[in-house]
Amino acid sequence: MSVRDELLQRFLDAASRGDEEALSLMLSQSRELLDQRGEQGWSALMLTARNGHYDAARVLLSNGCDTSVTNRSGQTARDVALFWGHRHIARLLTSSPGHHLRQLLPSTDTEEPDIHFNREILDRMSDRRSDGEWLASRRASPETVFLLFHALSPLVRSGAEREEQIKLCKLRSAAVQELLTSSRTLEVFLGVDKQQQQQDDDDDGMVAWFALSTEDDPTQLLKDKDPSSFFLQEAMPGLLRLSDDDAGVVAQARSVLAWHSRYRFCPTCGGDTKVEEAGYKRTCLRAGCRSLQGVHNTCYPRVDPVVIMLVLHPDGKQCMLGRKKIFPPGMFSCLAGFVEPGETLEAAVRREVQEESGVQVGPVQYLSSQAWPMPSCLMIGCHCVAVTTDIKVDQNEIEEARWFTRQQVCRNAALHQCLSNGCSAVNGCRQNESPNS
Ligand SMILES: NC(=O)C1=CN([C@@H]2O[C@H](COP(=O)(O)OP(=O)(O)OC[C@H]3O[C@@H](n4cnc5c(N)ncnc54)[C@H](O)[C@@H]3O)[C@@H](O)[C@H]2O)C=CC1
Ligand SMILES: [Mg+2]
Ligand SMILES: [Mg+2]
Ligand SMILES: [Mg+2]
Ligand SMILES: [Zn+2]
Repeated sequence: MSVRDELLQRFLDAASRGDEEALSLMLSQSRELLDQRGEQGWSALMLTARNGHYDAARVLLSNGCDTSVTNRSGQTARDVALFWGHRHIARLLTSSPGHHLRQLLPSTDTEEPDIHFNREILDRMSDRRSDGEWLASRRASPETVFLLFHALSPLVRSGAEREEQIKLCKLRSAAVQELLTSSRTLEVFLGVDKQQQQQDDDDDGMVAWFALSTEDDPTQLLKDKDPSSFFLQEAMPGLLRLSDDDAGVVAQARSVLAWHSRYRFCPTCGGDTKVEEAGYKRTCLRAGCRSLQGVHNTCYPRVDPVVIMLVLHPDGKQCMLGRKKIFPPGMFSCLAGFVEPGETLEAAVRREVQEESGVQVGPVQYLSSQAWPMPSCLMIGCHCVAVTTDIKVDQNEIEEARWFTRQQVCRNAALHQCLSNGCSAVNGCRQNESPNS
């Protein structure tokens, strides 16, 4: 027997006996012993698992040994532990394969980021939604703010400071009298101004905000109200040109109005419905409808959860971005997809990444969320780490997906900033550069 073989035999014997000290000492002198295999392809880790030596298994794991290798019977160390009834060792080995990948995930103790559509300047005061008297007094108050929508587009005017920025038109009670009494207007109570609320806790001093959606032809309306105002044409990228304060209010209003426009009839029986709770409920008018017995989510505004994820390469230096066919030329983004019924966020992340790019994902970590009112999604932002790296796009939804280095993404972060600030040169920017350029 050669000196090397003899050393390996002593190492494997120490593992079989569970001699942690001997294992540590031998590894400090000769690290390459760690994953070497002896008879029948058994590694030191498999021998600790066979004989139930928990602490010795931990010594090997803390030295970074490979848990995925198999012996000649195709068993991993975890399989061996389970076979011999050492469930605590099997558990130890279950938690460790992804450990080094989990370390690639960024730390989670960061502050909540200030994301477009997320700012809440209003207190929604849901308890007031069924207080008809109070709502009527707010409707009549000269301080109250009314936002006007037509076909889900808000009435806006160009911003004073920056040409590319647009502002919501905040109308007063006198300007909307006719609309308020029209059967072609839908009203949603959005809440009261939080800042004002802090200064003055008297109920009558509260500045309430309402969204009014009109089916009337906007040309006439605009001429009457404010000739410089206009209904925003396209939600994307139009809504990105709003300030953060305005965008947060629009996220709420547009999502609720979009729900009304798509759920006019009772989803349970197809009957007519009436609007209640200041625009936050639709109740079926058909006596005996099942939706009238108990509480049903079909009566309330719906939100669709969507996972949006940055897939990190196991090398920790690259991430994956993809292009949908419908994206403007040169634009890449994180992969995203609807959460399906009966699915966790983690499972949705793994399934969508696999479907769209063919890449398998290991650890998943939630980062932050964003309201996405086109029409009413909740974007759930995650980081995750890939365990395979070959990309094979689905071709239906995704046209191309690639791994990008940190530098490639950073170079384009300025462009992204430009897009989220509603840069007027957005089209030019997006066309001129891609993360790969
Ligand atoms: N990078 C991205 O893809 C971004 C996506 N979003 C939003 O996320 C949403 C979902 O992302 P996708 O990649 O399109 O999802 P996805 O990857 O799940 O594919 C969308 C397809 O799934 C089907 N589908 C399943 N459930 C659906 C539901 N509840 N509503 C509509 N379609 C459903 C439809 O066939 C649809 O064409 C988009 O509609 C978009 O508004 C927002 C920002 C970025
Ligand atoms: Mg998708
Ligand atoms: Mg999907
Ligand atoms: Mg998909
Ligand atoms: Zn019904």
